[in-house]
Amino acid sequence: MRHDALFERVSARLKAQVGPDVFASWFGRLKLHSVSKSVVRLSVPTTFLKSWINNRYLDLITTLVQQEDSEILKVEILVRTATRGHRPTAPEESVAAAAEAAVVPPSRRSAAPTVAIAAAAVAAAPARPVQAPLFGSPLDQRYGFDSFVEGSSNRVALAAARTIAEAGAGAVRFNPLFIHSSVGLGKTHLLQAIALAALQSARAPRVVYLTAEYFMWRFATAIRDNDALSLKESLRNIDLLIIDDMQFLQGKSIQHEFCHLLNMLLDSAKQVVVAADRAPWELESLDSRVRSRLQGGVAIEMEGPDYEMRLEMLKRRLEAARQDDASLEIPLEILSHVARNVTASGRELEGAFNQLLFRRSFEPQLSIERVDELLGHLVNAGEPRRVRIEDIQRVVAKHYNVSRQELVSNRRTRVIVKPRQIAMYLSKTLTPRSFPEIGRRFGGRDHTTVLHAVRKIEELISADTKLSHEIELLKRLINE
Ligand SMILES: Nc1ncnc2c1ncn2[C@@H]1O[C@H](COP(=O)(O)OP(=O)(O)OP(=O)(O)O)[C@@H](O)[C@H]1O
Repeated sequence: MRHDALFERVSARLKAQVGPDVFASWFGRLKLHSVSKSVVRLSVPTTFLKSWINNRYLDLITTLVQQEDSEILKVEILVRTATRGHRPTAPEESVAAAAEAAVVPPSRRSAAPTVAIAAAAVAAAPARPVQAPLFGSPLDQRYGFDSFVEGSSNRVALAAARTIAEAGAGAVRFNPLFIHSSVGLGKTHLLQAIALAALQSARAPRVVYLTAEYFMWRFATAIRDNDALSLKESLRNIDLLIIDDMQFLQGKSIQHEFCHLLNMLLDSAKQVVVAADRAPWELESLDSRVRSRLQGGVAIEMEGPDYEMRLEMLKRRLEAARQDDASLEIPLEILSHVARNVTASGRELEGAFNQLLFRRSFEPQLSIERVDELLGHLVNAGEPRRVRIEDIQRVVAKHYNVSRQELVSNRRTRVIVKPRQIAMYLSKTLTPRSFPEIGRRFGGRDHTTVLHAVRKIEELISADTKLSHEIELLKRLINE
């Protein structure tokens, strides 16, 4: 009885230290097993939980126990089974039970247990025991580097991602690394690949992968529960912070906390990787300090996959699906037809593949016509696509061989000024954006500058057929 009370007090103090969320994830199933002489034995349902607690929290638990009872010299964690009270070790224990035990914080688009990250990471790397991240959004074990298709549109981003995943702590090269692209082009996949690979590395760095939404939710909860200090404490010692969907970070106090965390990590040479649907200098809703810190590293844009990449993505998906059903066949002709026609993003392609897979089970002989019927909504025909200012800047910059950053910079040399004015003109004619809004997207310029650019290009077009053709070509490229 005396020991039960001791265990309860230790549990309460542990919860106060690590926060209710982490506590529920890792210690919800921790039980007192026995106390003999000077050893306290605690039990958990899985080997995974045992090694996680041993690696991360044993010192803390021992200290808490000793503060309650100074005669205790040692704390041991055992694995219990349903039939027996415990067993010393079971190396191949499933982590599923740990996942069941977790609380359910919000993830990027759905709720999922914190510990699922660890489960995913372990499943992804059966060969090497994996350190789990401290907390965060779930990782998808399929989003490794192996399944990420490389091509000219993402080569630089992939190389940077690999370097970071492989580099040891302290070997920080691009900090922060900021990856941006339109929706569905593989940012999340790449970020999770970094997290998974880093977790599998022998260095076992402390990794946190979060969406901005999760970060906001976690901090809001911690503030509500008077627990912000322990949350900050748990983030203090991480080696690699990965934040997805940065464009969703909102709220003054949350951004203040984020800025603080960012400064702390960057100043202590800890790697930070961020992804968003636009470049850091275009994240208008962000606090200027956060934006400026994010701009201090390396920003890499990923573009849409070309035909070869799309075909390769479909082939790899088929290969993965065949692991569950070896009899599965989709003719190359169908795959290449889909790759040629579903061009918007990796996400549409994934949707198209899932449709094919689903249909194939009751229509084994799918014809090209039938595929068109099924995937009509995903094929980029007919409806004009909504054009974004970033797309215009990207296409114009590429066409005139300048960088997007130069387009929005203060540089006033002729080689930059003309493409900039053309990009502003196209932004006004191809999007519903106002003059002030366009000015903001071009490095915070005044609306009169945009107005001047639009008038100037209109004048030039009416007098210069070559320029007029060039602009038509740019419009086609932008709408492609
Ligand atoms: N280069 C790639 N190789 C393999 N799969 C890819 C690639 N690019 C995208 N995908 C796949 O496309 C889908 C969408 O990708 P992902 O979610 O990573 O996009 P995203 O850029 O993060 O989108 P969002 O901006 O909406 O968050 C995923 O299934 C992903 O695996």
